[in-house]
Amino acid sequence: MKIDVVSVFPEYLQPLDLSLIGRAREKGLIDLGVHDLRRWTHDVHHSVDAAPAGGGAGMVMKPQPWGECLDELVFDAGEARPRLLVTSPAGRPFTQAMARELAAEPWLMFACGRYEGIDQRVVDYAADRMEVTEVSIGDYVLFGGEVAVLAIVEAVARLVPGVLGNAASLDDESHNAGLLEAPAYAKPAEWRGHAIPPVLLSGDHGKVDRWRRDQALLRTAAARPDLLERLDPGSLDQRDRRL
Ligand SMILES: NC(=O)c1ccno1
Repeated sequence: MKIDVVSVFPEYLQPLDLSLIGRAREKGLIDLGVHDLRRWTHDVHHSVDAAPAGGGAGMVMKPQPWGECLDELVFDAGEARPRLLVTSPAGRPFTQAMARELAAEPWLMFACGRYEGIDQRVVDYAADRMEVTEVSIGDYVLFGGEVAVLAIVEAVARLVPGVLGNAASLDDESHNAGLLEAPAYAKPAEWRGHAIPPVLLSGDHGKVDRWRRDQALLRTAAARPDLLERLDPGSLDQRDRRL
């Protein structure tokens, strides 16, 4: 998978050099390019913003640097086109299902907005030439899109085959099957007056699986009843329904 990120603060993306993503890049599973948008400015101040048309507070990212960035990274680079993700509080909510969707894409490009956002014409121009999705990691506003890109890239990259050492660990994760995952424990069996639930030490894998399923349903009902409402009733067995 090829991933490009365009930002006026490329150093924000340095955490992508670490840990599993760093190793995935070394293994060639992910080809990550981080680009400074100011590379496509031509004034002495390398300015990327301008006053909003129609007035109002703040500044807007002007279209010219983005246009020339897309020219160099995409249009002049060949026939292939990335799926462009513009991180914004006005975007489509990012979910695990969307992470799976994006993990199947051969090329993702992320545009990190700053200030009051990117001139809409950049999004419209790009959308005439490639798939563009405005995406949000939550109903709140950040200083810029970089933090959202870090979250999205991590959620997507871990789904790329070979990135996670043990792909089986994806199976019971929260949101993978529409439920939150069961609570996790590790020895010692007793810690500051709190014990590991005895079933987890029983060695009975059938009982352990059942206990975890029950806990996942109870945890989801308590923290995210909205997920239960969206669950496919066919995925619940008789015991699930009795909980
Ligand atoms: N909520 C978000 O994804 C976001 C991106 C930039 N600012 O907020």
